[in-house]
Amino acid sequence: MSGRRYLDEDDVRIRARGGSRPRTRNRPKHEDAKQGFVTAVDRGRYTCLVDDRAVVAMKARELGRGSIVVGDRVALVGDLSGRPDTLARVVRVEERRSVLRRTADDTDPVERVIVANADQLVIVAALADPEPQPRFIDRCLVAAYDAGLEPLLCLTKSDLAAPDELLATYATLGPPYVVTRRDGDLSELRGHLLGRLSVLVGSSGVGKSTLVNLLVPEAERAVGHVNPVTGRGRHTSTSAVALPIEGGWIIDTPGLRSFGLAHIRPDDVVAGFADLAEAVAECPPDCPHAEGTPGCALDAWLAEGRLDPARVASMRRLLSSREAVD
Ligand SMILES: Nc1nc2c(ncn2[C@@H]2O[C@H](COP(=O)(O)OP(=O)(O)OP(=O)(O)O)[C@@H](O)[C@H]2O)c(=O)[nH]1
Ligand SMILES: [Zn+2]
Repeated sequence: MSGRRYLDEDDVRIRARGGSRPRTRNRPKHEDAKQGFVTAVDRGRYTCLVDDRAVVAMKARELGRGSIVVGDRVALVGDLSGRPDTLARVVRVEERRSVLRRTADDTDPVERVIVANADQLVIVAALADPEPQPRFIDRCLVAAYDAGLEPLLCLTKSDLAAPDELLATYATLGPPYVVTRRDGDLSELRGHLLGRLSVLVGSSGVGKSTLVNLLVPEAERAVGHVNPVTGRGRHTSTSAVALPIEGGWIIDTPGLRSFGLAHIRPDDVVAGFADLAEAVAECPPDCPHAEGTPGCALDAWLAEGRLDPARVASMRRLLSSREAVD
């Protein structure tokens, strides 16, 4: 969506210092490098799919501090056999089509890229046990809009409660959704995953691991138990991993409970609302677009009946989720 966000310190190319040789001379060094897709990251070791082999690699020194994350397309050299105890080297990270980032909380200025090249953010929320948290869903929607990912609401545990009330909350926002239960038919969800790179996010206990195990049984993600007191699940799985499905990938991010949204500006949220763009263009610079903000064109357009009040209300709700504390 906002192209400028696609570049940050992680993306800065390492440049040879000093030296009078033209830089292009240095480049063919890794002509023999092979393409790989990063499926897991664990303590400085990157599991990369090269052809059909899982190859474990480390980061080449020349890559410096730039990050490599699940979903990255990389170039590798060294031992690419995939045999046990071999270690290849990642010498290049290809340009990312999208980046999903997070800050630890809303006041943390440090952003971390968590997944690269994703197409879709699957927001998993239980209809009951634990109760759905619209504010959590709102925050995920904001993160998806900001990263340029398509959101998909996945409402689980439909054997425990009906989805109608929750869906009504999102009717005007209109994100695509699926309703699932562990003993139900998952073909609609599978259809949404077809050929795409999807990131799953959901708070603890919503049934994410159960879902992943049904979709990709060989993944054997650990399933926890909901604590009867807190309604929360035990933290049973830890590292992000990409699992192949339906010609695409799902990336399960067990450590990712929510998104800090400190890095997101109001206009990044507004970018998800094409129907409000024309009005917002008349706002003063850096308008926070909250109701009653002096000069905010949304209020003026609403008063003239030129905007859908429900859409403006939804957008403003998302904006305020940016300010709420986790
Ligand atoms: N009634 C009902 N319970 C479910 C359903 N899906 C999962 N559960 C239960 O919900 C609990 C939590 O499921 P998990 O799959 O571990 O949830 P999670 O989101 O992976 O939780 P974390 O591991 O904490 O991230 C388990 O006791 C599951 O058996 C469902 O469709 N209906
Ligand atoms: Zn405004």
